[in-house]
Amino acid sequence: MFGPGRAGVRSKLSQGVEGVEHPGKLITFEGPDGAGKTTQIQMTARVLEESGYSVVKTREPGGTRLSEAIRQLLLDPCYNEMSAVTEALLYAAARAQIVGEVLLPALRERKVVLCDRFVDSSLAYQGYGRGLPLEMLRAVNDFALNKLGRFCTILLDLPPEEGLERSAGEMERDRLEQENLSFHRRVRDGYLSMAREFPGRIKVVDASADPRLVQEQIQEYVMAYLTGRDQGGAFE
Ligand SMILES: Nc1ncnc2c1ncn2[C@@H]1O[C@H](COP(=O)(O)OP(=O)(O)OP(=O)(O)O)[C@@H](O)[C@H]1O
Ligand SMILES: Cc1cn([C@H]2C[C@H](O)[C@@H](COP(=O)(O)O)O2)c(=O)[nH]c1=O
Repeated sequence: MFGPGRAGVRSKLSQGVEGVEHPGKLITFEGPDGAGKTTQIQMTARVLEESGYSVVKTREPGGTRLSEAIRQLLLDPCYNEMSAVTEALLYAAARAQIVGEVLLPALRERKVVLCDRFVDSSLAYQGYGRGLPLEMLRAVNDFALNKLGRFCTILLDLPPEEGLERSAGEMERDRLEQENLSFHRRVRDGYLSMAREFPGRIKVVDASADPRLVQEQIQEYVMAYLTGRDQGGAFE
């Protein structure tokens, strides 16, 4: 069911996991901190519900009792001793739980699931940001995704300084937001690099525009995916 794989460059560990078909649709929203993911998910959900879709909104890390507890550990600035590998594994653990407890059941029930961040965040932040090997992250996350299958990703692109500025004053910066600007620039560049590599699944939207204009662009991609004009893609 999947498009051409990248067998030549993929880790042996991450090979051989095939996705399963499910009747629902998963749409993930990605981008730098403060890019407008939460705002756009709310707007998208409203439009889809008005059109008769049954929508589930959730977020990563989080979305289940256990994953929200892991989120606390990950984002609390008091854990500044956390190693990059521990961080990557905690994000993957939180993801395994939401996949099993929320995503797969909702997709089997034909729901449209809108997820604030997903596996691309791990590649962008722990891979491009922290410098962990992408192949190891792909292997661990293949395991966490448990044959989830195809999905579509909206990448809200914004210079990190603008995103951090938007969120300034909302709350104390969390452990990841407190990283320096060069970390956040690597994260953004990582996202854009993945979008070039997987244009079938990852759709880039300019997040610097007015929220209504951003939403118009998103709706085009979302409707193309929901009506089958666009197939999305599997995580690879
Ligand atoms: N297109 C936009 N232009 C200007 N401000 C915006 C835009 N979209 C959202 N905002 C504002 O920016 C702030 C961050 O938005 P939002 O919480 O939706 O981003 P986010 O990507 O979910 O952030 P985080 O990654 O920190 O969870 C909010 O104050 C929101 O009102
Ligand atoms: C899923 C995921 C997230 N992160 C980072 C990205 C953000 O800085 C925080 C989550 O906070 P938000 O307010 O919900 O955006 O966690 C990450 O580094 N790796 C991941 O896999």
